[in-house]
Amino acid sequence: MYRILTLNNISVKGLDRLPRERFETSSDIAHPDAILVRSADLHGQEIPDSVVAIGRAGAGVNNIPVADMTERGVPVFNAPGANANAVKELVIAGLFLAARNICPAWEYGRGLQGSDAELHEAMEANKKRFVGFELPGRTLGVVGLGAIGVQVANTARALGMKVVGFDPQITVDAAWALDSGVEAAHSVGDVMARSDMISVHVPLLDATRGLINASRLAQAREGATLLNFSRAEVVDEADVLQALNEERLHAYVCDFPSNALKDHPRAVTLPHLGASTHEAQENCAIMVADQVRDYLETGNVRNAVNFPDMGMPRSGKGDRLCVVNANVPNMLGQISSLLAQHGLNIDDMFNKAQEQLAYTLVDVEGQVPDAVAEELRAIEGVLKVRVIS
Ligand SMILES: NC(=O)C1=CN([C@@H]2O[C@H](COP(=O)(O)OP(=O)(O)OC[C@H]3O[C@@H](n4cnc5c(N)ncnc54)[C@H](O)[C@@H]3O)[C@@H](O)[C@H]2O)C=CC1
Ligand SMILES: O=C(O)C(=O)COP(=O)(O)O
Repeated sequence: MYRILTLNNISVKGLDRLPRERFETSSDIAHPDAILVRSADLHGQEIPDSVVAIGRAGAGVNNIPVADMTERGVPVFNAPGANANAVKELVIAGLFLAARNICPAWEYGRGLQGSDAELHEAMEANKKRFVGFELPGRTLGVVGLGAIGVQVANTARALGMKVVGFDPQITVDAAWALDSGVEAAHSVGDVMARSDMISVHVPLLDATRGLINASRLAQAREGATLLNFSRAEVVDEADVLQALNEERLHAYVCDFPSNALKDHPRAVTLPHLGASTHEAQENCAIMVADQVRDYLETGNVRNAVNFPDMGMPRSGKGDRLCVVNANVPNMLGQISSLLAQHGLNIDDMFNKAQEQLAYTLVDVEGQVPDAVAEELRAIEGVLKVRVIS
C-alpha cells in the first residue's frame, strides 16, 4: 500500500487515478511515500524521509524546495501545460479589463445613488471618465513563451493584436506552436519598448525575481499596461506602484493582491485565480497523479523538473532496482559489480543523467535481498535506492 499525503485541494478526478486497494490518500498521513500539493509552501517544512516523490498539481514549483529534494534523490513532478488554457483565458480577460477600464467603471456603477433617472443622468455625464481603447492594432509583449505565453500570444494574434515575444530558452515545441505572426524581441527591455500591453509568463527563479523593475519600466511606452499572472515576485511591486502613481503605467493587472496594491485605483488584483477552473484543476491532478503513480509502481519518470524523463518496460522476471545517484564517473560500474558479487544477473538496464543527478533502472533476475539494497545505499554518491517487486 502506497501512502499519499495531499496538501491543498487536489481534484478528486486525480485522486481517482490512484486505486484504493493500492493507494491510501489523505491530508493527514504520517510517513507518506509521496506528497501531492498545489500552492502550499513546503520551504522550511519538514518533509519526512519516507517521501520518495512530490507531485505539484500545477506548473510553478517555486513553493517546493527542489534543490533539497534533488540532493535527497526525490523527483518533483509537475503538470506542464495542464492549466495553460485557464491562465490564458484570465490573461485575455485582463487585457479587456485594462483596455476598457472595466473595474473602476463597475465600481463607479455600484456606487451610484438616487432614482433610476438620476443614475441614468449621472452615468451618461460621467462615462467619458472610462473611455478605453480597442485591442486590434495594439501591440502585446509576451515575456516567457512557454505553455501559457504561447497560448496568450496566439490568442492575442487572433484578436487582431500585434505580438512581440521574448524567451531566450524557447523550446522547439513552443516555437512550432507559436503563431507565425509573432515577432521575436531580443530582450525584456526590447519587449517593454515595443509594447502597449506586456504580459509576463516566466517561472519564479533567482534570475526572474524582480525581472520587471524600475529600469525595465522606464523602457516601457507611456501609458502601457502590465499584466502579471506568473508570480508576484517577478515584478518589483514598489517600482510598479511608482510607475502607476506617475501615470507612466495605465494599469497593473495581476493575480497577487497585496496591501499596497489591492486598493490602488488602477491595479486589478485577482486572488491567484489563474488555474482555478474545474477543467484545469482536474487536468493537473490527473496528470500529476498518473506520473507519481507510475514512478511509485514502475520507477519510470515523466515530467519531473529535476529528473530526466525515463521509461523502461518491465522485463517481468524479477525485481526492479531504482537507483538515484550523483552524476559522477563509475557509479554504474559500482552498482553492476555489487549486483554481480551477489549473483544477481542484470536482465535490463537504463541510465540517464540530468545535471548533477543520474537515475538508473535495473531489472534483475530474481529478488534483491534487503542487505544488497543496503549495500547499494552505502555506495558514496548513491542518494536513493528503491526495490520494486
Ligand atoms: N496565476 C496562476 O494561477 C498560474 C501561474 N503560473 C505561473 O506561470 C509560470 C509559467 O507557466 P508555464 O507557461 O506553464 O511554464 P513553462 O515552463 O511552460 O514556460 C515558462 C517559460 O519562461 C521562459 N523563461 C524563463 N526565464 C525567462 C526570462 N528571464 N525571460 C523570458 N523567458 C523566460 C522559459 O524558457 C519557458 O519557456 C509558472 O512557472 C507559474 O509561476 C502557472 C500556472 C497558473
Ligand atoms: O500552476 C501554478 O503554477 C499555479 O500558480 C496554480 O496554483 P494553484 O494550483 O491554483 O494553487
